[in-house]
Amino acid sequence: MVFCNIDMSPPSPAGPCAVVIFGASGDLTKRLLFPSLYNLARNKLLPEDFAIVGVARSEKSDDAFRSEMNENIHQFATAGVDEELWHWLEGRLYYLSGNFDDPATYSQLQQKLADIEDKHGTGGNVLFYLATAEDYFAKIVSLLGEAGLVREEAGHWRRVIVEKPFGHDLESARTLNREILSVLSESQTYRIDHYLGKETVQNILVFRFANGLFEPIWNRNYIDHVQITVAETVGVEQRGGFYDHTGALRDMVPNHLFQLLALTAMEPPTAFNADPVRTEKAKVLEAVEPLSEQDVLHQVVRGQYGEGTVAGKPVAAYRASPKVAPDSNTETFVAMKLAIDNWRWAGVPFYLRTGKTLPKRATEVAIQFKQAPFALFRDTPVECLTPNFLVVKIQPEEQISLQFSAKVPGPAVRMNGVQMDFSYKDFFGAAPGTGYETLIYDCMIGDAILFQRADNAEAGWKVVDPILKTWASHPPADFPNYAAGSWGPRPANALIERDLRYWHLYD
Ligand SMILES: NC(=O)C1=CN([C@@H]2O[C@H](COP(=O)(O)OP(=O)(O)OC[C@H]3O[C@@H](n4cnc5c(N)ncnc54)[C@H](OP(=O)(O)O)[C@@H]3O)[C@@H](O)[C@H]2O)C=CC1
Ligand SMILES: O=C1O[C@H](COP(=O)(O)O)[C@@H](O)[C@H](O)[C@H]1O
Repeated sequence: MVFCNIDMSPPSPAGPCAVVIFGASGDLTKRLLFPSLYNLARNKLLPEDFAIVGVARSEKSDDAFRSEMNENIHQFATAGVDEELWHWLEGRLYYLSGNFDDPATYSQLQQKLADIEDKHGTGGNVLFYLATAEDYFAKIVSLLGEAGLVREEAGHWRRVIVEKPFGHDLESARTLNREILSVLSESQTYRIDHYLGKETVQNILVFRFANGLFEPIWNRNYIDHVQITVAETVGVEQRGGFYDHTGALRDMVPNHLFQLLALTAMEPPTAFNADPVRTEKAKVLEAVEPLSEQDVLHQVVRGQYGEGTVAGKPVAAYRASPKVAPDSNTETFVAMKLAIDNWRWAGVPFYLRTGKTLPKRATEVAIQFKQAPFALFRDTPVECLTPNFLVVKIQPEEQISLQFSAKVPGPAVRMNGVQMDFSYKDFFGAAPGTGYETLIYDCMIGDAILFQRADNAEAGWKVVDPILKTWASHPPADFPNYAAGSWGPRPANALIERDLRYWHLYD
């Protein structure tokens, strides 16, 4: 038997660069970006010639920013803090106070970056991270352009990571792409979706295309249907101001759920590179059958949680959350049935659902295979065959499970459902992280494979747009329609059960 050598040498540190974070005092920066940058330093993936500039409105000195980030890292680091390492990173932190709308901010930034380049040898390479509300994305890019800060000259690069949400419908996503691409080239633009930073999500590609076992049966001949669930136990918490004009559909579906769908359903790319992968992802989203108004009313279910109990703790209704309208019609749950109209998937339904305050935190892709014929067991005590499921568990468990039937030991022919599990933790050990590490590192080394291209972002909105339009003209009559701690509104079960199928996760 021949095994190929596996290169276990660690990746090299990124080349010299500075990272500028717009929104440096925000929640994302504190909880996720700084811990990620720290983890990159811990894993020796940051260059020695490195610096970070935080930009936000509040006035503070470099020293005040350093001590604020010092407190944050001790609160949010994913695996303890090595003080010496933190000291190394802290000495590379700078702060600029300024308004995102003000051109003066960008001339000051230019000066600051020049000083930093002299001091830290960052080589003129700059990653701008837009950790701000979406309303600022186009404005910041435009002012960066006017200040000449994103001009790439021989020998140095300038790249921009754009956070989510990328628009709030198809039209606004197209406008945002137009505005951004009037300043930046596509290769400078890194539209982030943090689901692509999750190892288990990336592994879908490897699992499908590096194993001769699964790909031959990964189609309508063998697969009965696919379920994609992103269940959260948390409610809207303190994010009512953002969430109440966003809702579960916009917040989760065109981005995170469609990443899972695209990786599960795409054709093999011609190479493991950014463009071939993103081309196949765009193609499969383009192949999702457009929903008519009738389809939306019949195939898409929305819900909003009322009061209830999650994990034994009482939860107030969504409408009672801070900064949420007391008569809000915003959905906190959505389920839908989609079809992909191509050669591989014709006739295979894709059921998707996501919601807040559900009984269990679980993100998974469950693939149900077609039943074996029953004929052989007709004269045995076996009453029916249970379907085979292949379940890719993304979080909190990071596993792949294959569920199949096995004979129960004994003289009679009886069978039971059993499963084979591969667990990331058991096999590779746990690597605590935020999921942003890979994404930031990839941007530093210029690898866009895990980022959305303009057409990927628009393709997601194209599927969702008819739902937004239909819902706008058909306000929900029954909100709140599920209790916090339940699996969503009843019609979400009817959506799949009328096809004589059942949600895989339902207990
Ligand atoms: N928080 C999270 O968990 C996640 C967030 N995101 C996305 O990340 C982005 C940022 O979110 P989040 O960190 O929660 O937002 P916050 O509201 O917590 O932070 C906003 C930041 O922007 C600064 N800011 C706002 N307006 C201006 C202005 N006019 N001029 C200068 N600075 C300004 C604020 O500075 P100051 O405090 O000084 O006013 C603050 O640093 C959003 O696009 C969000 O959708 C994505 C995934 C998860
Ligand atoms: O982008 C978002 O994602 C989170 C869920 O992310 P996860 O990594 O915890 O699965 C969601 O809670 C939030 O509403 C949304 O904006």
